[in-house]
Amino acid sequence: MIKRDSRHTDGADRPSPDTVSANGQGPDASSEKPGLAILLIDDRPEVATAMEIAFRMAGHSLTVAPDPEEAFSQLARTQFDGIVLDLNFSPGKSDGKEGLACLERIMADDPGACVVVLTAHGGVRMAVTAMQKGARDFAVKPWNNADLIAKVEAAVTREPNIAPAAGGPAVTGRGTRQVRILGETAIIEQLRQMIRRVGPTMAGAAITGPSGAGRTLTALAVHAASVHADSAPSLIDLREDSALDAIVEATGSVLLRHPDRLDELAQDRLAALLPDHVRPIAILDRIDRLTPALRRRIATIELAVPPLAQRRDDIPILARHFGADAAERFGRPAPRFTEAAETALREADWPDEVRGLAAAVERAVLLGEDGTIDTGALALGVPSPAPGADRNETSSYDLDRSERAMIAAALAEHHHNVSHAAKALGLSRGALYRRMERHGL
Ligand SMILES: Nc1ncnc2c1ncn2[C@@H]1O[C@H](COP(=O)(O)OP(=O)(O)OP(=O)(O)O)[C@@H](O)[C@H]1O
Repeated sequence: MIKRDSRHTDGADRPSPDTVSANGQGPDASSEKPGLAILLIDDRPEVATAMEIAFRMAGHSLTVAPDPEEAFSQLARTQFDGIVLDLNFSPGKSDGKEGLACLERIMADDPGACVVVLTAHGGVRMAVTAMQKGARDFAVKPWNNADLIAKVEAAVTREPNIAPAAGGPAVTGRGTRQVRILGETAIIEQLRQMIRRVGPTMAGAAITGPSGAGRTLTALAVHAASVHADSAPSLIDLREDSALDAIVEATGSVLLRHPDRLDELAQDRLAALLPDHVRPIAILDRIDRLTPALRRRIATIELAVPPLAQRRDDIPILARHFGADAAERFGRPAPRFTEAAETALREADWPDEVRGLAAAVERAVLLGEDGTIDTGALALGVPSPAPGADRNETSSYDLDRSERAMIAAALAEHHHNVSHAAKALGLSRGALYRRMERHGL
């Protein structure tokens, strides 16, 4: 259904149910039922507290997200068995539109998601709409916690309410999709819509955009929306010598990295070797570097991941997500960003794109002391030295840049054949790969 953090699969790091049962005697030993991990999306703290206690008493765990942004961040980090969704978040709103929009996105990302909605008194029509959009059940306010818990427990084991998209993955009771592309800007919403449209087809999808912007995440989202979603995709880096052999063996979705770096001959060979039953999803820099034959086979549709500079409004959302994620991993409290820090993040240059943003936030979480991230903790504007690079800033010779130029020249001369380029440079293939990675080549 929803991404389950690998740490949760053995229950070790799953939201843990309370050890006290309803009768105060500890978990019911006679019951073999494992506790469910439930996400409550509701902005009212008093509701959250009451429900948290009730779910714990019933042997389940409840994680609370007060708004859709926090909910999607939670869903990107953790897999939940069920979701309880209030249909109104902003004070004074009662038309349910916010909740229905949130429900639509939850279901679009994960048709297997198990959602029970909370509707206002007399909101049966709203409940029907929610069920049509994929909710498995509803509870009308004021609800009784015991009834709500029973509904959630029953809903989790029931079949989903919606039919699978044509050609898309089978919608199972336990969800299949696990990839969430966060962001609220129109450009990211367009990308998500394209993925939903293209994902269930067998069309070759070419993912372009700057490195670190989320190309691999997008490729995985295309795969997750495909009929092959149940099996892991093959990942093939075409800079590897053995890559073409692996292609012949591939089944399902195959994620091809750097097809544009092959020479023309190798590209045409790749086009000829790709089995018909394989769904190619390519990650590349330049679609115009593909030969016509390869382009026809792997780039029926192009999905361009926009650089962060084109979606600056998403930067605070992503920063909060990476902050919460890092805090969870380091056992720190979820950080709060000062206004100045958010502005600085929004305005900074991000040469390493989302990956750079995640690294900056992670560093700030690690170094921060009181859970507050200010501009100082972010150390923005100070370019971090390339790992392993021995830079002398006062030198007029930029060794790093020269090394990059030499490697680029060797690669071009040897048509991106890494073995040949490494030999020409007097390096091992591994050493050349490390340097290529460092220089973003
Ligand atoms: N919109 C997004 N929402 C949540 N996480 C994101 C988003 N975009 C990128 N990320 C995260 O940022 C990191 C970098 O993204 P990703 O690995 O997809 O980059 P990439 O473009 O494939 O880079 P490269 O081509 O250099 O490997 C990953 O951890 C990814 O999960």
